[in-house]
Amino acid sequence: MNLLTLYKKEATKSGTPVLVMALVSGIFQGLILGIITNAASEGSEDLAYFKYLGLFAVSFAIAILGKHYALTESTRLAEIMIKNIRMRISDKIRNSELLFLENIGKSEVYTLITQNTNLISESVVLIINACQAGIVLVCCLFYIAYLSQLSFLITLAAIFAGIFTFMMHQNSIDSELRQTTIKETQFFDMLYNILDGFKELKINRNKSDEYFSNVKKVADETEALKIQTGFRFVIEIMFSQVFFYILIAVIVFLLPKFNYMEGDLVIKVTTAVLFIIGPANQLVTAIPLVSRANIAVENIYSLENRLDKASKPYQAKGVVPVSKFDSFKKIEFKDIKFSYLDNNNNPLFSLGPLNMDVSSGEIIFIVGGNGSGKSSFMKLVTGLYYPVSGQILLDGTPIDGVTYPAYRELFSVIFSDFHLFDKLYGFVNIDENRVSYLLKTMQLEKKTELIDKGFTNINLSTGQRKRLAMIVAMLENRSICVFDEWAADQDPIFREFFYKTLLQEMKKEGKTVIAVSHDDRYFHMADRIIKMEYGQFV
Ligand SMILES: Nc1ncnc2c1ncn2[C@@H]1O[C@H](COP(=O)(O)OP(=O)(O)OP(=O)(O)O)[C@@H](O)[C@H]1O
Repeated sequence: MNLLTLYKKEATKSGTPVLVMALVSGIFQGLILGIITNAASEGSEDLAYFKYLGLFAVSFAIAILGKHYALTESTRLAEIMIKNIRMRISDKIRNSELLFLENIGKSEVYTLITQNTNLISESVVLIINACQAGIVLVCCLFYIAYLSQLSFLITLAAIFAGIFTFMMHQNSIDSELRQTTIKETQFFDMLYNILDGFKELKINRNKSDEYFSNVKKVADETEALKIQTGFRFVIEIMFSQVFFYILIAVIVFLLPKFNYMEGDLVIKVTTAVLFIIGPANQLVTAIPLVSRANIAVENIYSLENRLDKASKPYQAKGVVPVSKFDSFKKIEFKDIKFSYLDNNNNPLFSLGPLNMDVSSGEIIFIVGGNGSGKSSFMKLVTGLYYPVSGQILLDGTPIDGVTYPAYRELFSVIFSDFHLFDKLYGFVNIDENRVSYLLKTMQLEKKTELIDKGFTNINLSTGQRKRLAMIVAMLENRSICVFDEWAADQDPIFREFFYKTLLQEMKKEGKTVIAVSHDDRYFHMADRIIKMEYGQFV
């Protein structure tokens, strides 16, 4: 996986014009060398003076315009490719699987996408610039060959020696860059935890200091790795400089000494060698960028590959239209089994075999101790996790890879780690009177209001946020409502309101409610209570 693969996969339009213009610009920049060396030796005569001035002006204009085109177009091409990758991966993330995302970690995904795509976008222009420099270098080599074959061979030998030393280092550089990326991702992950765990760290100095010393350790390791790879690149840059100065010394001091070259020719060849130092440096400094960009491409495609693999077994070929499961009479969970696995595929926690029927309009409470598997079961019920064996039947229709997306649309959910979006995304017609009524019922009318589908304020207390999430769930008006310990953060009045009023109203409207609850005071409000222990119904 490298930049070329990226170009082949992502480019929406051909990069040939960019390369052609870089080539033309490079050739004309090379021609400038011939023009100035000849002008310097013959240019005092009037005719020659104007001839070379004219040639110089034309070549310069073509070189500059060509370069401008190549750089602006490559910027455009690169940014289009980056946007496409970002959008595609974001799309794959939203279509991937919950279990995969829970295991991979949010910050890792986030860092991989932002850091690596930024790196590619920053590198592309510099790499195109270096390609143009490479063409200048080749043109200058031809010019040197035209002046003196011996100097050409010596220059070529010096360039090959440079390329050879670079190749010798390349494998270790690549592996060091990979390690650096892993360490850096770990470092960003730790920074993310500082933000996420700010309160816990702020209140406990010892915890904060020990965590920070761990951050420092990872930062030190990252620094050491980055310095190590940085040094390798510095050595390459230094080598290229040394090669060129030795080359000049050979041309200026050694060749005339043994009468291989003399006078005017020495000046012309030396000028040519001096002229290629700039482009050669641009080439050498682009090498680290190419290596880093190649690793970035590798990281992005590897993440994409993992996303594809994670969702492949469940991908629907022809998704059943959502409306197909608008309502139901009975859902059967038959011998459902599920396990969380460790890296060696050994089960960490297993659920099942679980058997349960849910009839339309029922209120079911799932109860049980911490870690008994209630939330995991709710994720299975809602189709966010897939059973490893067993079946879910909806009015006799087995739910499988094709029908899962439509099945999920039956549910409105509020999990304990729910996310509150600032807007009512996905709603077509919003009954504003109903929203006002619900905001009043949930005592939120003074805290927030709905304007243009968006809530004016979502900085609310935990209980208030859950009440706002409840409003969204009610507006969604789905057949089944799944609540995971919704009442846990509510005051006694709202808790009672939830069990005695809200759930009963939902039942009256024909909705089915499956709720995880620890409130044994209200267990009698359920039609059925299912208790879980160690991943089993008891
Ligand atoms: N993503 C995961 N990977 C591995 N194990 C997990 C994962 N999520 C949960 N578990 C494990 O599965 C078990 C059941 O967790 P679950 O959250 O379903 O319990 P729960 O009954 O909802 O608990 P609580 O009442 O505390 O919310 C726990 O032992 C937990 O450690």
